[in-house]
Amino acid sequence: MTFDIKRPDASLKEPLQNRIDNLTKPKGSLGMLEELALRIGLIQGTLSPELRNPHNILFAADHGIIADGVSVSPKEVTWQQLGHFAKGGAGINFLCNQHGFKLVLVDAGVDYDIPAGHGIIDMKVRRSTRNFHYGPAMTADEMELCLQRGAEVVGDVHASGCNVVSFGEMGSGNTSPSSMWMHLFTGIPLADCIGAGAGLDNDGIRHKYEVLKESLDNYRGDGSVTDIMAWFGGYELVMAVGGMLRAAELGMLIIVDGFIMTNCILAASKLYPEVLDYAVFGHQGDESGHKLVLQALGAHPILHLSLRLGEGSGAVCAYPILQSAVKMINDMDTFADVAVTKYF
Ligand SMILES: Cc1cc2ncn([C@H]3O[C@H](COP(=O)(O)O)[C@@H](O)[C@H]3O)c2cc1C
Ligand SMILES: O=C(O)c1cccnc1
Repeated sequence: MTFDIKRPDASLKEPLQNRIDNLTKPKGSLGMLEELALRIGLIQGTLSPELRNPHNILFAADHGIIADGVSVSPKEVTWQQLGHFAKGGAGINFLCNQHGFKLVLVDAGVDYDIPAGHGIIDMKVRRSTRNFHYGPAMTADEMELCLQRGAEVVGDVHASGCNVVSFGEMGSGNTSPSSMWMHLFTGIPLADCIGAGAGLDNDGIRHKYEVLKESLDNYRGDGSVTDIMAWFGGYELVMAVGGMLRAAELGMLIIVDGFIMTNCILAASKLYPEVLDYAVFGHQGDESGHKLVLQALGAHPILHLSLRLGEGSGAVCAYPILQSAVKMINDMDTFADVAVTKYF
């Protein structure tokens, strides 16, 4: 699947910056709100940006690598939590409710027959990926299907009037494929890409490193971006990549969540670097490696809240800051409006 992602129209940069500089404040004094307003204005191609109908799209799937003891989270937690999200009592639910996000739940490849009737979109590619310790996690066809399905969900959400989207995930073991992508796409040493995930202790992290190092040694692919994505990836991760690329193609604002989603936009940017023009980074979390991957992307996360949950939580938490950025540019007076002396 190919995506036609246009770079935002750079000719608007100067008028947007002028507008921001002419608001009644010392130049630059609203700091990151100014950077965000500029970014959102450029994405939307307007001096009066607006955020409409925000959605958090959460993809869930299982991972063959879980069999090798890389997570404290039992595999069944994936489907149990997906059901829990549908009922409304999980971490991402209260945040979506608080900030007016619609939560879209997608079964990308959970190893369980999710009963119909709970509002969970059935896009199951297969019941869990294969174990990448010994071979590719998914086929090239499965990866393509994931890109298409991720794009399809975003297309539907966009058609409902949404112009700002975040992505979340649920998948016991999914910090492992994320770490593999991070290492292979940034060149950062593998050990620095691996962390506690859902709560491994130091021995657990050492074991996770051994398993992932051996998996790397066993890698027999061609080293291309798509091959690395398929060999190590998860169905929910590749769907998120497809969703991000489609969101950029549609000119939507993407709010990036934690370690896992940061590695998804990293992978997306290896295919289409322009995707980064449409992204803001919600937070820097506590999963070891998150800070480094953000640095590798040149990203400036909005919040630092020591989160390490995923599900889209850090992206949704950052939403009020984005709202403030948009309010700033729309609602503040300029020096000329109120005859305050412009002193610079
Ligand atoms: C109850 C529970 C809820 C979660 N929500 C997100 N995760 C997070 O933890 C998992 C990744 O960590 P690892 O790679 O170590 O398994 C993913 O499911 C991620 O979404 C959770 C984990 C648990 C246990
Ligand atoms: O930051 C994340 O995305 C994350 C970290 C730990 C566990 N699950 C998700």
